[in-house]
Amino acid sequence: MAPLRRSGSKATEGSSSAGVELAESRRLDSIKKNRVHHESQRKWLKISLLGSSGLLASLLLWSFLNGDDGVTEVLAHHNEILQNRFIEVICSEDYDSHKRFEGCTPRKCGRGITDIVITREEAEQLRRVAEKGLSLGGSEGGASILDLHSGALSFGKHFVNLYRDVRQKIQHTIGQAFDINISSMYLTKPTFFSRINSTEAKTTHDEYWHPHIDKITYGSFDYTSLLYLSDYMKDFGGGRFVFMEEGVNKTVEPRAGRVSFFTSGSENLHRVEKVHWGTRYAITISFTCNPDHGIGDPADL
Ligand SMILES: O=C(O)CCC(=O)C(=O)O
Ligand SMILES: [Fe+2]
Repeated sequence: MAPLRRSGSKATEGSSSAGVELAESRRLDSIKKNRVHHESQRKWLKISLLGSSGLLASLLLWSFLNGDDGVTEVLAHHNEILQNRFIEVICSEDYDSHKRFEGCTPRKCGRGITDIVITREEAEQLRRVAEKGLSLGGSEGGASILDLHSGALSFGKHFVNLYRDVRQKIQHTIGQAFDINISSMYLTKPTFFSRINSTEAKTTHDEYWHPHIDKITYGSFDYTSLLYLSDYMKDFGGGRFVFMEEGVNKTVEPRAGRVSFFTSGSENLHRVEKVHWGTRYAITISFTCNPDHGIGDPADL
C-alpha cells in the first residue's frame, strides 16, 4: 500500500506540476490572444483612419477638380436635358445709359437655358470647326479664341455660313423668352469660339475667370448667348458658368448643344470657374438692339 501511496503521492506531485504548467500555458495563451486582439484592433483603427482621411482627401480633390466652391445652386445640371428653363430677374439701370430701342432694349430681364434648340450633332460640327481653326494657332496660356463674326465662308461661287441656322434658332429663342420681335435685334461682334484648358495663364487675355458684365466688357451686347460644344465632367472639370448673386451663386454646367442666354447688363454679373482638367469649347453669339452695331452676312449683301 505504501508504494502505492508513494506512487500515489508521486502521481499527485506530477499532476499538480502539470496543473501549474497548464495554468501557466493558459495564461500565456490568453496574454497572446489579448495581444493579437489588440494588435488587430490597432490595425483596423489604422486602416479606418487611413481610409477616412483618404476619402476626405479624395472628396476635397474631387470638389477642387470640378470647381465646386460650396455656395452654389445648380441652375442646369450637366446630365439633365432641359426643355426651357427661364428665370426672370429685375433689369439693372445699365440700359438707361445707352440709346434705347423700344421693342428690343431689355424691359424684361433674365436668364434662360435650353437643351432642345441646338442638337448635339450641330454642336459637334461646330466643335470640329473650332478645333480645326484653333489648331492653326492658340494661346500659350489656358484660353484661346477664334473670332469669326458673321460665320460666312466662301464656297465655290457662293458663301456658306458656319452657324447661320444655329444663330437663327438662338435668336428666335431669345425673342420668345424676352417678348421681342427678332427683326429688331441684330447679331453683334464679337462672335467667337473659345477653347479653355488648365494651362497656367501667361497674359491677362488668358484670365477668363474674372467676374464681368457683358454690356460693359463688349459695349454693344444687349442679349448674350453661349452655346456649349463640350461636356462638363466628360471633356473637362471645373469651367462651370456662374451667375454671381449675393448669397447663393447659380451655376450652369455646360453640355454639348446647351444654350444659355441672358440679358447682358449687370443683372447678370457672371464668371467662368477655372478649368481644372480637359478642354472646354464654347461659342459666344450675341445680339444688339442698335442696328449700327449689327453685323451683316456677306451672303446677304
Ligand atoms: O464661356 C462661358 O461660359 C462664358 C463666356 C463669357 O462670359 C463671355 O464670353 O463673355
Ligand atoms: Fe461674359
